[in-house]
Amino acid sequence: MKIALIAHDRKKDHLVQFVIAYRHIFEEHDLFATGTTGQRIMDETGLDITLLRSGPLGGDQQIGAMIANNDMDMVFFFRDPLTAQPHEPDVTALIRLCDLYHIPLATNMGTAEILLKGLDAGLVDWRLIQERRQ
Ligand SMILES: O=C(CO)COP(=O)(O)O
Repeated sequence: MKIALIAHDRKKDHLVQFVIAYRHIFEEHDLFATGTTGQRIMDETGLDITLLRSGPLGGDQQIGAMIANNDMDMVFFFRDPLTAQPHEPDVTALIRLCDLYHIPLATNMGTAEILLKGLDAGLVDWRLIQERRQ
């Protein structure tokens, strides 16, 4: 599965801790991330991650494009609900594309844990099933 990892600045520690805790699951998948988030996760976990542009410089849109191209399976986007983002339209667009294409999206740690454990338990196979039908 292709997984996107994104966190706003005040949520980056949370996402790093989350990936460390569930490294054994993440390492089985293809990981992509916006630039600053991905670099931090790579530095602190040693995981191999494809780095896209930083969020404010187009990284959110790059992940959105992957979703639109049916090239992304799951998104972990730890948003900061208390800080205005200069690229808020990009943030909104990414979330909208997840909804449009039925891409599982976690915007906080609580949902993220359920989503990742669900993935590990084989509960998120609908995209694989869909692929087989095409
Ligand atoms: O801004 C972001 C998501 O909207 C994240 O971008 P960075 O990972 O480059 O900080």
